[in-house]
Amino acid sequence: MSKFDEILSLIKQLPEVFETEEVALQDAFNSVLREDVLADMNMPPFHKSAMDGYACHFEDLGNEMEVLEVIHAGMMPTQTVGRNQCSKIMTGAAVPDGCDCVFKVEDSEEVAEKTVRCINLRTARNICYTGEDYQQGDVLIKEGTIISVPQMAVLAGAGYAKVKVSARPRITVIATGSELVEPHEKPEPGQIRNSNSSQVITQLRKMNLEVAENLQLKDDYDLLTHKFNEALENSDMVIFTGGASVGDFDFIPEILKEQGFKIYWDRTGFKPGNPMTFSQKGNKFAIGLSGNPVSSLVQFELLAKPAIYQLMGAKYTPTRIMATLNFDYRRKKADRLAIVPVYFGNDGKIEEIPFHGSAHINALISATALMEIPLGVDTINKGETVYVRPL
Ligand SMILES: Nc1nc2c(c(=O)[nH]1)N[C@H]1C(S)=C(S)[C@@H](COP(=O)(O)OP(=O)(O)OC[C@H]3O[C@@H](n4cnc5c(N)ncnc54)[C@H](O)[C@@H]3O)O[C@H]1N2
Ligand code: MOO
Repeated sequence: MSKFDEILSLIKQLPEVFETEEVALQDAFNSVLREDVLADMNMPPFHKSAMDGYACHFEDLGNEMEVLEVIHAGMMPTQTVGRNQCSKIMTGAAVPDGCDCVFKVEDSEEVAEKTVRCINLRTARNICYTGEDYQQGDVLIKEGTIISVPQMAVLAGAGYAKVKVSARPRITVIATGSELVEPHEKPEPGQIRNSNSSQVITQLRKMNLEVAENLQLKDDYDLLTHKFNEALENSDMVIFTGGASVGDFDFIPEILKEQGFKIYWDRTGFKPGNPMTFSQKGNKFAIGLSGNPVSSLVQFELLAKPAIYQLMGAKYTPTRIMATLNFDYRRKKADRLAIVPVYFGNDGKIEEIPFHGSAHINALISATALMEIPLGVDTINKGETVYVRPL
């Protein structure tokens, strides 16, 4: 099993530690659902007209029909439709008992006052039958689903004005590096602007998570230890960037161990983004991402995101699709799974983006997917297929 697959199975075993809460439906978007959503009635609840037209007996389509009443949406029919009779009906209204066809207004002709006939004998039936979408008692959405746009509609339709979801964990983001300056500052020689915090915070926001505190700290062992412990008092999780590797000032793995955190993994087995630490102490978690901007982005997408979702009780599976290369791919070393930014061309094939590694974040500006080059593979030819993850 590859290192990456090993880590993915570790993630699947993480406990669902974060709490649940009840929120109003309108605040549930992008949250993790923590209950099965059940249908309290059939959908549609009654035989419903799909068109504005006339409800009748299908056998009478060739005949002139007496119009009994006008049925609008929201009312029940008051007349029984007999042979050679019909009722005018609006889209969404209940079809009278016994009627098995609604022909459209456009397919009707008024032959006399309150008398019509159908002029299209090939009409469809135009009825949505009771319970054809779902039936009372059906599980409509499973616990663990991340609530997206269709789920919001189904929750509303099933009467869930309040929804049980995962409470959002409090997360502190700490960018480490004595070379870092804030985005509004002009770097002096040897310095670099901190881009990781903005990136990580935005990845968290995309998951509907908020950041309790956002710190930028120098590579000072005591300072980092002190601030880490302070952050743990108010947070469920601390995400570091930088200091993840083996340099003299890469303190994060050491601090985590020193503070009694259990390290689940400290290497990912993919490129870019090999050094990364995931650790736990009680109900607190700490993630050490690489300092290199593409590395930390890829590590977040491939591992931090599924791990956080797992802790929140989400059933999360990233979308991976097979796509055809429109270029020849080569690499010198095939000792790790490689993650390479690409974009989809108009023909649906993937196109190459000039990319030179873990610091080259602007290469991702035009990327619409991340291509996965498996461990051991150094050549993929134009026309062959690979897995990609749409961004
Ligand atoms: N002897 C070894 N050296 C390195 C190894 C190794 O295995 N042995 N791994 C390399 C790999 S791969 C990576 S990736 C990096 C990871 O290093 P760190 O996570 O310790 O990150 P730093 O050294 O702190 O920084 C790396 C790079 O990224 C810049 N950086 C840091 N933070 C930010 C930020 N917030 N915003 C923008 N850019 C940032 C930093 O200035 C460095 O240029 O280690 C290799 N070395
Ligand atoms: O793992 Mo590092 O991100 O190759 O550059």
